[in-house]
Amino acid sequence: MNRERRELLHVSGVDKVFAGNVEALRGLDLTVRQEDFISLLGPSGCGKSTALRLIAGLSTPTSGKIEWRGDHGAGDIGVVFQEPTLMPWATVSQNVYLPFRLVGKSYNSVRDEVLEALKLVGLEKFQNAYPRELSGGMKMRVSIARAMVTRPRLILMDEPFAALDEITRFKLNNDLLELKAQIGCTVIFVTHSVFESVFLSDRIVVMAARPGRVTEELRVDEPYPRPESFRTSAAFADHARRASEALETAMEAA
Ligand SMILES: Nc1ncnc2c1ncn2[C@@H]1O[C@H](COP(=O)(O)OP(=O)(O)OP(=O)(O)O)[C@@H](O)[C@H]1O
Repeated sequence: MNRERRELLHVSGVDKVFAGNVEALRGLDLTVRQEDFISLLGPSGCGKSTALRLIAGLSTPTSGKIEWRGDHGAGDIGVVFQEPTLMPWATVSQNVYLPFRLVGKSYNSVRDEVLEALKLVGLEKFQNAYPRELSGGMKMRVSIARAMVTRPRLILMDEPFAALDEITRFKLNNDLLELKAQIGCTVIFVTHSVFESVFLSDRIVVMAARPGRVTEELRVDEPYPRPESFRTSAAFADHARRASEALETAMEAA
């Protein structure tokens, strides 16, 4: 089914070398298709965040290419980091409004979009609350609402749930899949967690460090929506075993 989806962007032969000859990435190739959910899974230092920053356009490759198919504009990408990075002095709705403010749109002209995004993450009742009044999971929901308020085609997520407790994390995993289905976006998701990558993704890109590189790509050919019972199924255990083995091999290769 993936093979029939249109290509969104293509990463070919991307190297990123930092000062001191740190090879953060060597020869990254990645084809991203519309509505893919791709996880980048690997040990610390294998270049996952570097890959996201390059795709986000926050950094440029030392060599190689990142090419978008079709028109590509500023609103195409939403980014979610591990920390919710909310403005503490601003209300929830003002935080979600930020991407529009940055391009000069007035709040009144985008109020409906802001409220719709808050509704999608289940926080419409908290639009006037301040970040300090919210739990960690709620702050992350605000961060997700802010990333998707402009309806970007691609959402990049860098370990967004790593700092949350397991129950909240599972809940947000479910909600993220539901949200993705509703808005029909593409997601590239960085994680250290085999279980999270299996539950969420249809493709898992396994990476190794020194130099940062892809060692294997696994498919999780399981239909969406994925019910909570998928977590305890034999199929899940089988995918998790394959991903763990690939991760172990990647760590040995480092
Ligand atoms: N701005 C920078 N300057 C120099 N070296 C950097 C810079 N950013 C990243 N690196 C190095 O590049 C390598 C890859 O880093 P990166 O943060 O992409 O890895 P990661 O897989 O995301 O790690 P983690 O899981 O710990 O976040 C590491 O060795 C890191 O120290």
